[in-house]
Amino acid sequence: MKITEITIRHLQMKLKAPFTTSFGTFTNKDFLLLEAKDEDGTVGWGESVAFHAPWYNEETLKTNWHMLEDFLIPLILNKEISHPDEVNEIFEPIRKNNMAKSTIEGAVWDIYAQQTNQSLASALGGTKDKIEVGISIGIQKSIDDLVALVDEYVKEGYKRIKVKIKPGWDIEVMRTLREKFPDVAIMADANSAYRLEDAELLKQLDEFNLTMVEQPLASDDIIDHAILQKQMTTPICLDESIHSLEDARKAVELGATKIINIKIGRVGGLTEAKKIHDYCESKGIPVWCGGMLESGIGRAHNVALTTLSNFILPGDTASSNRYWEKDIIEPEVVAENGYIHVPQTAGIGYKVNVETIESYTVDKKTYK
Ligand SMILES: O=C(O)CCC(=O)C1=CC=C[C@@H](O)[C@@H]1C(=O)O
Ligand SMILES: [Mg+2]
Repeated sequence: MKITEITIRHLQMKLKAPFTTSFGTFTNKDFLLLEAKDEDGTVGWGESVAFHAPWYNEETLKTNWHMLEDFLIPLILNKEISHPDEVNEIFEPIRKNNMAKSTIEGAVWDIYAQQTNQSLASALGGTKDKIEVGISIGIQKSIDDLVALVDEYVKEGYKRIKVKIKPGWDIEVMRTLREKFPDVAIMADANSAYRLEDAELLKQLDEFNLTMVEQPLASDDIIDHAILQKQMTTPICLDESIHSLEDARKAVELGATKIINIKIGRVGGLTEAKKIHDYCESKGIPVWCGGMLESGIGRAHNVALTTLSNFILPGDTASSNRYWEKDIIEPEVVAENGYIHVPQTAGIGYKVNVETIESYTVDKKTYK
């Protein structure tokens, strides 16, 4: 494979409903899409999950565009590539900037799967033809509003309900949810809103038989999560703290986590995500695929990754229509009774609607 042309687009898509977490509220999603063209004309797509502001990690839409234009695209253009695993090696000289790297790597995987005439799921070694999915609900204006939303999603059949917590919106919220929904798989995501000094409060979560509490402490921490896990029965799941296989190994060996949320962009791409998956499987640590409010391109990559055997917990890949009036792929991603059927056609398995993409595009640039 030799990529001879890359186009970056800045898309602006309006979320159907604002999404609030402990660090902020999203009403629009501004993100980058990358279209890579091989010398034989095959086109692959990647999505940057960096937000417009550095709330989730240090990367943003603008830092991603800068890294792609000034460093990563020059390294990859007209380079002979025989397998997508080589992209990480090509990007070795560039420190961190995982979401920027993942944006190109995802497009390379898409081209590779098409050129080897297999689905992306199959190219990754996936074995499932359908995947279980859950849904992530942002912080609501009231507990009653949250209960109504949870009730709606449980009726739709989602296999797990993820709710955001933060100081002042935690114990009472989780107690109410558990009382209303005694048999539903419920988890909490704190997005680093707490400190080790809050251990006594966090331990109260143990009353509610949660499947996990995600990233309660600092986004760059492993050791304090290990100290906290010893004090809690609820499994800690790490998200923001895990950027690589090495981070995963350290966290598991220190007992900082019993579950890992794998996000393709956060770890630098599908190759590293697969390595983390394989390592966790060897250690009996279940993983699931987290979401970043992706459009259909990112959702398609998440669906493919989730077909790997150790993705045994429902992830965040809910239906497109939960987020978007009109997604940029056809068919859209649809969860039916909490399952998504995995497309078997070559590549990401969904038709990319370039006309719809152009309708959301506010800026674009092509590199040859
Ligand atoms: O895409 C989805 O539906 C998951 C959204 C979600 O829960 C998150 C997206 C981005 C950052 C956080 O707010 C949170 C997470 O940490 O998983
Ligand atoms: Mg999270």
